[in-house]
Amino acid sequence: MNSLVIDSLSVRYGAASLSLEDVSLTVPQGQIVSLLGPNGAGKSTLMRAVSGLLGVHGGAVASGKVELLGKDVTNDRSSKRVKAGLAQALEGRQVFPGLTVAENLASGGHVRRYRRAQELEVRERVLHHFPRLGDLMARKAGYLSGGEQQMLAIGRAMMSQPKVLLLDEPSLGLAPKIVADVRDVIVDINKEGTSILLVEQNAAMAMAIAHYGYVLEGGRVVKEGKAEDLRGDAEIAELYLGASAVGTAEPAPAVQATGIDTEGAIQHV
Ligand SMILES: Nc1ncnc2c1ncn2[C@@H]1O[C@H](COP(=O)(O)OP(=O)(O)OP(=O)(O)O)[C@@H](O)[C@H]1O
Repeated sequence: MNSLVIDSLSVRYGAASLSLEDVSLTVPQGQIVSLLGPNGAGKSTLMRAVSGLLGVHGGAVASGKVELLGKDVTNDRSSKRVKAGLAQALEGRQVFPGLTVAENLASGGHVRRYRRAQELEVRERVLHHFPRLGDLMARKAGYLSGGEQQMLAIGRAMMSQPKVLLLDEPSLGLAPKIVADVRDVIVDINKEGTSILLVEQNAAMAMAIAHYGYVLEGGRVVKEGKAEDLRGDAEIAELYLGASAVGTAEPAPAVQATGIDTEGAIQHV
């Protein structure tokens, strides 16, 4: 069963030319699928089409469809998609800075209308992935470090117990050590069964933990394949991993637990 299917999707903002053109992408149940591409390729547009937030940005689906957990959600509101099992963790600085860690986490669970005892139980499970946040519950999110804010953004998304998690640039602006921590959390969350669509500028990190990858350019899918094949692809290595990374990127922890180079940001942006 596929968690997410994007079928021949085209998207336009206003009267502009298509920002996504005939894009098809699948996230099989239990897998991490990573989406690479240079600035302006359409990665955020694709995420918005999945989360139901295109309209907020003045965009609309011109043709094609989005299926979440076997149901066509192309015209569903964002809240309905969340109720159906989708959550999105935006880049870490998007947490509510004036709210405490506990309040930020609670906001992620609102859609489920938990009773207090249930909320605490889910929070406990979420905090298991983020022990550091457990020590910072009363702290305002705006005072957290970049890495802690990113962990909070993911933790907040996990509070709705999603079946499908969208991660938008989780490594952005973080030091390599923290990127490695974020990477490990993503792998752990996935191992518990959550399917993940991961947009990353840090292609080495993304391809190391993904099962499958897609490359978007100019609003179109220009390449796709199993992560292990993409890691060995000379063009991808040159454009996205840095030429020196050819043959050196290691298998995904999901496949084989190893360390990885976490510093291979996209080169041709
Ligand atoms: N709200 C908007 N209104 C009009 N055009 C937009 C809007 N958002 C994005 N676009 C256009 O759609 C195209 C794809 O942009 P998008 O932000 O999806 O790319 P991206 O791959 O996420 O880029 P980046 O890595 O820089 O975030 C670009 O040409 C961009 O200018």
